Amino acid sequence: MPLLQMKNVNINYRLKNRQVRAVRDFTLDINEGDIVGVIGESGSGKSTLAHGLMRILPGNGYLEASTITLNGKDILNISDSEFRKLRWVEMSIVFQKAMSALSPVHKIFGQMYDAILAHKPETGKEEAIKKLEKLLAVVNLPRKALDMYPHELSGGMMQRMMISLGLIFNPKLVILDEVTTALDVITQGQLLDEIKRLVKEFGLTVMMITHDIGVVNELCTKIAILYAGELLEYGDVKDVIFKPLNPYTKALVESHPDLNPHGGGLRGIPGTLPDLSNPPEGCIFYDRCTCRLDRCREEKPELRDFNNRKVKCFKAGEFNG
Ligand SMILES: Nc1ncnc2c1ncn2[C@@H]1O[C@H](COP(=O)(O)OP(=O)(O)OP(=O)(O)O)[C@@H](O)[C@H]1O
Repeated sequence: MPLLQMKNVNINYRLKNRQVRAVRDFTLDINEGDIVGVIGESGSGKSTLAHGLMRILPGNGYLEASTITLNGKDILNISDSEFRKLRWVEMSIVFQKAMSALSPVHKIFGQMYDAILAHKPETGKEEAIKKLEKLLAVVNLPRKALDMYPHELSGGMMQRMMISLGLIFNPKLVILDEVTTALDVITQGQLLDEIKRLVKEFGLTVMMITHDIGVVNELCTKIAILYAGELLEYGDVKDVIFKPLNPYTKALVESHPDLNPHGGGLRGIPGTLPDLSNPPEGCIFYDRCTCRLDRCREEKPELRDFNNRKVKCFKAGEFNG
């Protein structure tokens, strides 16, 4: 049984006279122990998906789906108060911007303890300190960091602190939303190593939201390619990156200077994302695809099983991936 099962997830934002259909018909199983990189360019719906799963969408956002289960438990049809009980305890999320949420005039531990109490009011101070100390050791932070003020920690240290906080109740699933984005490459590399250690030591399953395919290649076991709100390809990370079946995946890999098999510098993908308030009838990547067929304009390819992975493209396996 998958740890997280998502079937036909749709997430929309209501605007004055239109709706943004930010995630459409997203279906994916995440198995225990997987580190899944969810990747796509800006506006592809990565954060919307993560926030929808955690029920923290802004007021104009709403999610519909046929199934969402966590460890076999229906988490789609439960009440908000039931959901709050499992947030942080069974699944948690760590944001890139969480660090700026801390008050500059209070020491870190007090603020973390308040956050812990908001989720589990019965947590004793000693228990919180003990758990945090253990987590801090894994992410290479000294115990004294808890007694510091936020400005005394570097960006990388702060991000590690936030990851520790997200793991305090031993959730099975943790969503990391762009946690490495604001960091320099050295700090990013260290943080990725520490995440790998946490995964092993705590038996975590991770969903890593990022726009950096290099980070996914470094850290993840699986990769989900999101484009304009649709899942275009999913599978083992090396298979997908080094033998892409979908033309968008191929273009995305080639846009990364270190992964591009043809070498050379950065390559962009000409064109822009389609208007998500009026998505096209056929293939979502039609406008920008260099391998498109006439039928792709009006016919939408299904997500299908292909060589141990999932792909949405009529020409999967036919073009030179
Ligand atoms: N509150 C909102 N109201 C209306 N539209 C929104 C809202 N939040 C996001 N969107 C739209 O939803 C789509 C998906 O956005 P989202 O932020 O999920 O993408 P993303 O892949 O996470 O991008 P980024 O990498 O820039 O964070 C975009 O078209 C965006 O403009």
